[in-house]
Amino acid sequence: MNGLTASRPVGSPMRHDERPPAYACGFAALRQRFREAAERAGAELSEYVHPLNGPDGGALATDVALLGRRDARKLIVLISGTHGVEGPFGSACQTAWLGQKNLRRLPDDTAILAIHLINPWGTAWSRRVNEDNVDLNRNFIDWSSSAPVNNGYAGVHDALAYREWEGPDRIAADEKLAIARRRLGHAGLAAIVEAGQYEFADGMFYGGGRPVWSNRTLNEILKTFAREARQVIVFDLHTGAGPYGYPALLSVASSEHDGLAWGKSIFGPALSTVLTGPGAKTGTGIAATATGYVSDAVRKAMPNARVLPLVVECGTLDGPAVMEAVQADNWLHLFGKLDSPLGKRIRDTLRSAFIPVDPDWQRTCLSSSLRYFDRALADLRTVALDETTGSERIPPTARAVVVVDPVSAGEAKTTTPAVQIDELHKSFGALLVLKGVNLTAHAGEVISMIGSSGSGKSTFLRCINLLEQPDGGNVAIDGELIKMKPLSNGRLGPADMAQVERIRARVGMVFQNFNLWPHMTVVENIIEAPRHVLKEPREKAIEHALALLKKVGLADKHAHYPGQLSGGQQQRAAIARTLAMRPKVILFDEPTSALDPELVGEVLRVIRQLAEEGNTMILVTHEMQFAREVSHKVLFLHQGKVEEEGAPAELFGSPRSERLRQFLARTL
Ligand SMILES: Nc1ncnc2c1ncn2[C@@H]1O[C@H](COP(=O)(O)OP(=O)(O)OP(=O)(O)O)[C@@H](O)[C@H]1O
Repeated sequence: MNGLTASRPVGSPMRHDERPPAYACGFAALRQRFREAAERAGAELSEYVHPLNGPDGGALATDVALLGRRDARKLIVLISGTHGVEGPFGSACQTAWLGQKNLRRLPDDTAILAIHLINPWGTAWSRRVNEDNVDLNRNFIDWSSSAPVNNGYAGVHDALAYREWEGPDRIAADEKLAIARRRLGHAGLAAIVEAGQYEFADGMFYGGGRPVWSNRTLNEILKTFAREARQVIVFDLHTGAGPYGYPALLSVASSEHDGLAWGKSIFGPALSTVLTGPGAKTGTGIAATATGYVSDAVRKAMPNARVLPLVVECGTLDGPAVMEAVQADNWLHLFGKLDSPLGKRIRDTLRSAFIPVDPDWQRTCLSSSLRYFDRALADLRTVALDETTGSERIPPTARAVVVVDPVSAGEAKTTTPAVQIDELHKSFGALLVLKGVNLTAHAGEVISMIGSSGSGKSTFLRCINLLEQPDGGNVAIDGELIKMKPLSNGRLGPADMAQVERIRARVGMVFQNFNLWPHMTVVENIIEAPRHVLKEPREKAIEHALALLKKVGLADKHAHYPGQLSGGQQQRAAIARTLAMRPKVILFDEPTSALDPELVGEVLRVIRQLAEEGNTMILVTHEMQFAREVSHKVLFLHQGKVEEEGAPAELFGSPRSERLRQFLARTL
């Protein structure tokens, strides 16, 4: 998006054994892929032709795909390329999502509107700005009043928009900027520059002097396709700010509105709200001081709807590096030669500052964004509408999908915890693995445990259901304390094996390596424990197993043997097996670490669904992004102790301990 505030430059090395990057490059290829996907999905396609051409002389346009009916009351809008050069990311998201089979069966009241490359000139010319050097995300101000004044920017304009690439003027400009940075800090400087300015047409973050083509076109598109919509979730897809490869979900607004609460109810702590204003601060990597965002525009364009405007922001380089790339590009287009070797280098640098040529980055950003879209769509399905007004009708009973909601989790704290662990100790011989770990999980809470390899996460999980015997401490499940007694070797052991068996039946565990019986079919694997432990009749157990297989997307695999399934399918079958025992709490021990990367998503989707249904879950995982999105609380374990714990936004956003900072720097 803007990328000027500090972020961590964690350069994930390119893995050459990976498949080539998923993102198309070049304006024509982006368009072609998008249009083909939209046609395959059966969408209504329209194009809004831009008056100028691309660098190869080709025509430019914004394409619009509408999946569903024009009069749909519920709408998801995806916007790509607000900052042109970031377009390949948003385009890849739109194209991939339109290709998903679940979108082919949208309810009549729901539609998807994909607005492809709203700043087509910027994408074609690989520029952040549009054809008028305007930052589109500063152009949606109220043009009937005078534009905001940014006095701070005037003081650094000549240092940012230098005239000479090298020589005394350039040295002076760099020196002036360095002084400003020393005085204000990078974040302070960024807050001034990113606020946008309406005075210097050759400057950075220029908001323009009137509504530009892309502004008018976006409004026209919304007028045409969103007129009847009353429940609207908008994703504006960006790159360039925040930690490398971390797709953050933000909602940007100048004041509180009902869409923000809706967003929190859908995404829980995964959503960061950015309230903008002259003195506003944010740790998210995007400007809180600016005005004129797309988020403002979409809310204004749909005054009769409840609108949740969201920004997906995928971090790339650190703030100063992105700023330098944008400055150089500004110079090139004002004073340089586009086709010179220097020009080519500047343009390549800018492109990779916003779209890293790193398959890991591209894949992570794409898959996380698709998960955000899926989640939004799942929530829209549950919104009951008042038929005449289209506003939300709150049903007397709770919604079918109970979304991860820290407030309700907080309310649950007055009841008996589903899991209560106090001062858990565990050694293997002389190796002290757990040194007094505490954890409380209330009903419906999702708690993730993160930490380096060997920090004791799996051991802790295994102690909860007594797959390992703790040496000291208390474990209580649903208020029932597991009775322990001293053993002859001086350690502790369970005092009552019948109690252990009873409690184990209530605590489900999903293992890294699935642990399915290879000689049994999937359905036999699932009914084994309910038949023998819960004494369920075979017919009833099979009926339940088939329903669970349907839930995890394996309805047609019930008669297969584990060896005939992919890793992802085996893990989903293992989850179904765990659910068959109707557990009070589910423990996941690195459920995706044995999977090939392309199979991880299908398993995470199932786990997310379980979280959204209100299951109590404790999750040991190396999927940081997932832990951040799905958890109410995250515990960072270091050398057998909880080093830091808290809400995911706090723990990942502003870690207090140096060890956690270092851990996150290595893993994110
Ligand atoms: N059964 C065992 N016998 C002896 N040592 C063990 C046993 N299980 C685990 N350990 C040791 O205990 C320490 C903690 O292991 P644990 O598997 O709990 O760590 P972890 O944080 O889950 O690591 P990872 O992320 O690599 O799975 C390690 O040093 C491990 O070698």
